Amino acid sequence: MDTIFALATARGKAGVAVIRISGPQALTAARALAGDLPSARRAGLRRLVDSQGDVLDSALVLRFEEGASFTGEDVVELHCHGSPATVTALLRTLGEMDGLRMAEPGEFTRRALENGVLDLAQVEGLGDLLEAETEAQRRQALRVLSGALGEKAEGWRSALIRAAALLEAVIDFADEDVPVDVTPEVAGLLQGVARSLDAEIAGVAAAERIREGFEVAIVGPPNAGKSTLLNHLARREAAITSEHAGTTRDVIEVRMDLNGLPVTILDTAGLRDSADAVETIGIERAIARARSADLRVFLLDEAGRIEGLDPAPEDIVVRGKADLVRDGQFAVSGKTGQGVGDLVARITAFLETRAARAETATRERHRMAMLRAGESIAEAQNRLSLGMDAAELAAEDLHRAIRALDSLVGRVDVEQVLDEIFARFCLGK
Ligand SMILES: Nc1nc2c(ncn2[C@@H]2O[C@H](COP(=O)(O)OP(=O)(O)OP(=O)(O)O)[C@@H](O)[C@H]2O)c(=O)[nH]1
Ligand SMILES: [K+]
Ligand SMILES: [Mg+2]
Repeated sequence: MDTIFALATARGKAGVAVIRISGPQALTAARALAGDLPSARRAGLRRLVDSQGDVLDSALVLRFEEGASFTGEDVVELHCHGSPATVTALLRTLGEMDGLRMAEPGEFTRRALENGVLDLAQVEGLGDLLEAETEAQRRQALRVLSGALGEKAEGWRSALIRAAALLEAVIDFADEDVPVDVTPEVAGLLQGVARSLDAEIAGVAAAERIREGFEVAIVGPPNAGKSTLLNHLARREAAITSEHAGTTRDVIEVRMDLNGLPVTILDTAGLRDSADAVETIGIERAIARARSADLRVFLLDEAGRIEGLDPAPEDIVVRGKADLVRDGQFAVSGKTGQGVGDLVARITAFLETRAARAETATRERHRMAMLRAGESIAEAQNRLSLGMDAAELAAEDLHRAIRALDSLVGRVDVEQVLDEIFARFCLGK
């Protein structure tokens, strides 16, 4: 096993940079640089020198023992001065040592997985945490990183193993009287797991939105003030506005953080029957993107008509140019800001309700594994509804369900997903 090293903090100038070394030669390499090492998990200030004895930096050295480190291997961290030249000199010196090489992107985490420090779902959670930009993303990723999905999977697993064992006991007693009727207990176990899986499966869509961001589309007739409203929300001139109807053609996206939820607001072309070919393409794009958005804000003009798209029950329909409205109806103005706070509060409340549906599972891979498990459980339930003659086949169904759940945490099928997961990790993670 190679000993690997990399800069663990971001590139560039900083007060402190952390270089991480992991593997069987980590302690030897660190001793070559720093002399005697502090005891495990104690920071020690050391002068770091190269092979000629020239001083490279004065740094805090921190050592983690095999079995009690991020990778599970011997790990040393060098907390050095964060200048690019210091980091380069240290990385060069490490690279010249025997048995050491620069880590590949995600390689520290991959070792943590291989050594059983993290399960596959936790690795995904770590990847999400490192990319988290909003509070909801941070909380969700931390939950997965802490092993919450693995714990759930373990609960389902033991219930299914118990149910399969009960069925297998029936098989063993095939020609004799079975001492107790296991049917009610098996049925209860399967129903419990199936219900819990259903809730998790239903929550994945919301969890994916938290990971990747919700979409809210502003739609309405030309000149309703959509782009002006977007610019007000963005606090910058993200979209061109003008008195000409049909100004916006491309969908314009502005990323926002609404009370911790990541949201992309879409400004779209005004909806109308247009003779202009380019504007018509814009209108088609507007309708397609608005349809697939999580929520639409219909911004109306004084005519109050909507063409080409019907609001869904959850959508917000509001009059624009509030400063020109006299009758006290709910209206917003991107020009004066009137009603915008109220609108944002409505959008946020809706998205929070959506986000609350998220459970522990966060991605399509999880959903597929749970669906496969759910299908196998349903098959077992069907067979057992006809009696205990099919106990053997039902037990096989349950073992298939267990294997599907095992793929959640990476007990099986790891190789297929690893490359996809680690492609997102950058150097030093
Ligand atoms: N009085 C008033 N005028 C507004 C308001 N919002 C926008 N306008 C004006 O209305 C005109 C159209 O505004 P836009 O924001 O370009 O409207 P739009 O809905 O994006 O228009 P299209 O992109 O063409 O569909 C511009 O002249 C704006 O200055 C508002 O709240 N009050
Ligand atoms: K316009
Ligand atoms: Mg516009």
